[in-house]
Amino acid sequence: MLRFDPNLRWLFTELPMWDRYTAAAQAGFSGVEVAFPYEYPARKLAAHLKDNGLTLVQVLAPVDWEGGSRGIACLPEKKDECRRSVETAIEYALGVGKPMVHVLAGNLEPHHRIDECMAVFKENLAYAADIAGREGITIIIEPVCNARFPAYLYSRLDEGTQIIDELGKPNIKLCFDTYHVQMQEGNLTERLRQVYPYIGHMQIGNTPGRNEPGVGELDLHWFFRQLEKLGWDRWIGCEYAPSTRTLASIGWHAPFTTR
Ligand SMILES: O=C(O)[C@H](O)C(=O)CO
Ligand SMILES: [Mg+2]
Repeated sequence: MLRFDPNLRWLFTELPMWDRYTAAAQAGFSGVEVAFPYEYPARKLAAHLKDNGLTLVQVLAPVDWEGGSRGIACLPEKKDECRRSVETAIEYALGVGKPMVHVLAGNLEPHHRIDECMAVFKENLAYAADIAGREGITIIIEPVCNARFPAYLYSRLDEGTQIIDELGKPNIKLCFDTYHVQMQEGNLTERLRQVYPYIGHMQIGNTPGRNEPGVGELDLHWFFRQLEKLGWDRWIGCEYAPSTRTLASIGWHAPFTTR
């Protein structure tokens, strides 16, 4: 059986953020992931999670997403800010059950040099992994497709695995997002098998519209059966735009779900 958790930036968006947690629990999920939960004090959110029987699976280290930022960890001019962001995320994570912390690399601007930015990203990840590791927290990195993130530092799984190999920190893991992998590289199941030991988190979305399983060109049900065969027993984040109302879009998960 597989465990799915809705990403509350994508699902249940019909509701105010606070109510999305309860709606997810009422829909049968026992975990959620949230990009930026920092609007609520950790203690308040921890109580809300407990009241709803929810595990918080993953958060992003804070960045000014609404202002257009897609991360700062690779930006040489933002090293201090990045460290503060990582420290904030880890301190918050400690208060809400130690979710994984995704550290976004960021978008390159014309004046940036890719080799310098990659070096800064690795330096910041090593810093994040060391302080997270002392607390038993996993740091997540995620290659994202050029179609959605044209200026992002990296887009391919191999770039992610190379970073992980070079840093040699056991608590840095890859997020395998079916939407991004298929859009960027194709050959989804083979790529899954190739990088499987590096994966710490899984996210799903169908291509090309980034909708739910059953809407789009990927047979995600078949993909889920491959995950079961591989023995995947961690969370799978639902990070897709429902093609209809959220509750009408989630029927697909029932045959695979365990609480
Ligand atoms: O957009 C995605 O796929 C990521 O998971 C994310 O959280 C922001 O890059
Ligand atoms: Mg993703």
